Amino acid sequence: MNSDIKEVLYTREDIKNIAEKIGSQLTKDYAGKNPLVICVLKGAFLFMADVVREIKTYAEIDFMDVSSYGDGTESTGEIKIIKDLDVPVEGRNILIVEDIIDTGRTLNCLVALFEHRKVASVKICTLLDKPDRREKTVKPDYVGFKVPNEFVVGYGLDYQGFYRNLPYVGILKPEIYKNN
Ligand SMILES: O=P(O)(O)OC[C@H]1O[C@H](OP(=O)(O)OP(=O)(O)O)[C@H](O)[C@@H]1O
Ligand SMILES: Nc1nc2[nH]cnc2c(=O)[nH]1
Repeated sequence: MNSDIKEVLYTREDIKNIAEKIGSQLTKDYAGKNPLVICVLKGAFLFMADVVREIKTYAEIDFMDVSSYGDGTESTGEIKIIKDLDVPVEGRNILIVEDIIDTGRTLNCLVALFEHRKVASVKICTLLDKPDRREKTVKPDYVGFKVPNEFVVGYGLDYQGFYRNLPYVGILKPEIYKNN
């Protein structure tokens, strides 16, 4: 599996360090606000686990499974809610945790959904941001790393269901997805 990776961008140690840094900022920003921290499945599951353990104030967590329509490497603009939240969000301070923002379509839809549900605030925390690919306006509040315009996998991010269990983020060799 490792031989499918062209270059490792961020090691587990890099990600641990950035999660600590973001977590300590979140601890300050959300003190007394009882945030609902939402993990967007599946890709964000590892980063969410890292970040929430660094939040040293009261916080609740929940999970949403959304999927962008499209083939293995491109989304299309619509999102499908596969699993919605277990609790109502009206009046809550929402922190969305994502693995990556690419075109911005997924988060643009999610933020609009939470605004429609009358939340008190909605902020975005993402491990990776790929700003070169942005098509829809999304303003992430907490960003781990900016990544180049390459297809990355690992640490939750997949290609056709694989590579999520890699303990680092790396660039997938183009020949792996271009042959499919
Ligand atoms: O900014 P965008 O272009 O919308 O792309 C980002 C989205 O794509 C990935 O999710 P995906 O739909 O692949 O689901 P997954 O998390 O289950 O892998 C990723 O987890 C983001 O949610
Ligand atoms: N695995 C993976 N999923 C994505 N979804 C949007 N961009 C990416 C990416 O670079 N890698």
